[in-house]
Amino acid sequence: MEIRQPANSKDAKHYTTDRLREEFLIEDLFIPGEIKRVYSHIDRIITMGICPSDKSLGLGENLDIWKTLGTTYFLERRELGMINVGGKGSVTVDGDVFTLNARDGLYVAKGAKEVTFASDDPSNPAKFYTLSAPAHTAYKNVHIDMTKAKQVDLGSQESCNKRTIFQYIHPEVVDSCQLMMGLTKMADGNVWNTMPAHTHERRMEVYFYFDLPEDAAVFHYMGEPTETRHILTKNEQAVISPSWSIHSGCGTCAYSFIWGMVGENKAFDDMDHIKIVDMK
Ligand SMILES: O=C[C@H](O)[C@@H](O)CC(=O)C(=O)O
Ligand SMILES: [Zn+2]
Repeated sequence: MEIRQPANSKDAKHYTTDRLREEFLIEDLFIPGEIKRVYSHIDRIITMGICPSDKSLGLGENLDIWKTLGTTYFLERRELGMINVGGKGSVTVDGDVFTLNARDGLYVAKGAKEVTFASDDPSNPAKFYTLSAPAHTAYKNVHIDMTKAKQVDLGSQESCNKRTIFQYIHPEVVDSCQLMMGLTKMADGNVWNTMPAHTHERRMEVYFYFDLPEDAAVFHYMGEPTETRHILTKNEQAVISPSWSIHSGCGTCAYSFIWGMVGENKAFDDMDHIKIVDMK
């Protein structure tokens, strides 16, 4: 499993394009028949792309759990959240089968011993975009489709940032230890996400961009509010956002993204808002 160390904002000011990408960008998330995992020392979040082909894949597949997590199974001291961005698939948690259509989400509680992932049709495989964080309480496993998510409409056509936030793993929807997760969909012709931007010193966040044509891109903005940098992201790529960093993007067309947060609290609205004109 790939390990990423945290980055100090004072050091990150001096990073080149390559170094910014090496530290914060996650590419090649969905390789058919494989699980891609990136372990970040920022709040110990694990970002995964799980794309089963003709065989099902186990959560701990090809991973020395004892060596990497120091536990006997993956979710012994962790929780899991996912949203399927591919074709129809299923996730089996200790014998319980959850069917995940495109855009369906699933929360898997600490303590689940066997978690396996399958695609209904290997020619249109499921793509489970998955986050895991340390957890200390076992809540319930919950299937969350888009209709169960808490919906928040933000932005306007005039500001090119009209979008809908679907809060899947959120205190008003399901219980979780520290993970919050959801999906934001840009309205047609709208390109700016999370602008005006914010930080939240209490939580880190990971953004995963998808629903982008292959020849399009989202310029993801990061950095301290007065030291912004950009990372060019393509379809199905993610960016790790340390708590000192803004996380915002401008696409060359409309797109969707999945955000996930872990850290000190679970107050979604606990943001440090930044005026656009105060940024540099
Ligand atoms: O802290 C919250 C996260 O950054 C996202 O939920 C913001 C977002 O989806 C958006 O503005 O479009
Ligand atoms: Zn945020």
